[in-house]
Amino acid sequence: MLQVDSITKRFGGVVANSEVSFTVEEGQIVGLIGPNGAGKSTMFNMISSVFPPTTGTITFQGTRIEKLPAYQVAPLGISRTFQNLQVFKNMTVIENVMVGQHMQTKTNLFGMASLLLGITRKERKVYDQAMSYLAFFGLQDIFDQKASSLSLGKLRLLEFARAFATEPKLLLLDEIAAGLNHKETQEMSALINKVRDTGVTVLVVEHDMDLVMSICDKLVVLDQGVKIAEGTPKEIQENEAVITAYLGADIDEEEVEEEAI
Ligand SMILES: Nc1ncnc2c1ncn2[C@@H]1O[C@H](COP(=O)(O)OP(=O)(O)OP(=O)(O)O)[C@@H](O)[C@H]1O
Repeated sequence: MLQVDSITKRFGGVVANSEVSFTVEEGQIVGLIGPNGAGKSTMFNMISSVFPPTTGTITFQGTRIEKLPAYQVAPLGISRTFQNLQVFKNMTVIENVMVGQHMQTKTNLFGMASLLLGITRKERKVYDQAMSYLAFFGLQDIFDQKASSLSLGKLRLLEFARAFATEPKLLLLDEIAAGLNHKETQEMSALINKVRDTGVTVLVVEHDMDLVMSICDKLVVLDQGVKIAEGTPKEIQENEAVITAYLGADIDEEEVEEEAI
């Protein structure tokens, strides 16, 4: 479904990604992991056309996308969430999801505005569809609450629901579990699996190792812009380079903390 081929991205003298290649097969959940500054967000931004790579190609279902603007990439079926949440705080929960549907339904903005004003037209079905998305994410009971009143956990679910409402083929989740407690993270894992079961392919950037190890079919590990490993969660957990670069760092930190206690 997605082929990232020899991608390099330079910001002046900083090489954020260097000759990175990997693939995402249809129906997979793939995790992009690595320590801080490894180049994960930069890779996500190139796949979702926030900016182009310096060199290399990105192919989505046979179409080269690395030089396309975001407005041309999204309709191909790529949607994403943002770590620093992009929900509209002064809109209600359902309005946020309806904005996500806008591109997919081709309802024009005037029609959407009419709906938001309570005018019943054929756009009613957009509303009903939005409610079904909210139910999928367990947000139906708070459909009319302002996004500004939501907890971080609910905001992350709303961000997820809005991206899902565009009916993507490939969904990029950028640290969707950041700041969530253990129970919320487990619920998020279950939801990501549920989304995949609807036929959506998922690429996640995530720091929560329990989450990625439990849900991902494959992991791609970056360190200082370079791909150092690719494989199943089990293979990655046993990979020496990964243990040194990433998991080892976590273990060391835990040991230091324990010693301090
Ligand atoms: N717009 C930019 N201009 C200059 N340097 C940048 C820019 N964006 C990222 N970088 C640099 O590129 C490198 C990779 O950053 P990136 O944010 O992709 O890493 P990351 O793996 O997502 O890190 P984190 O886990 O902390 O979010 C870092 O050295 C970062 O400082």
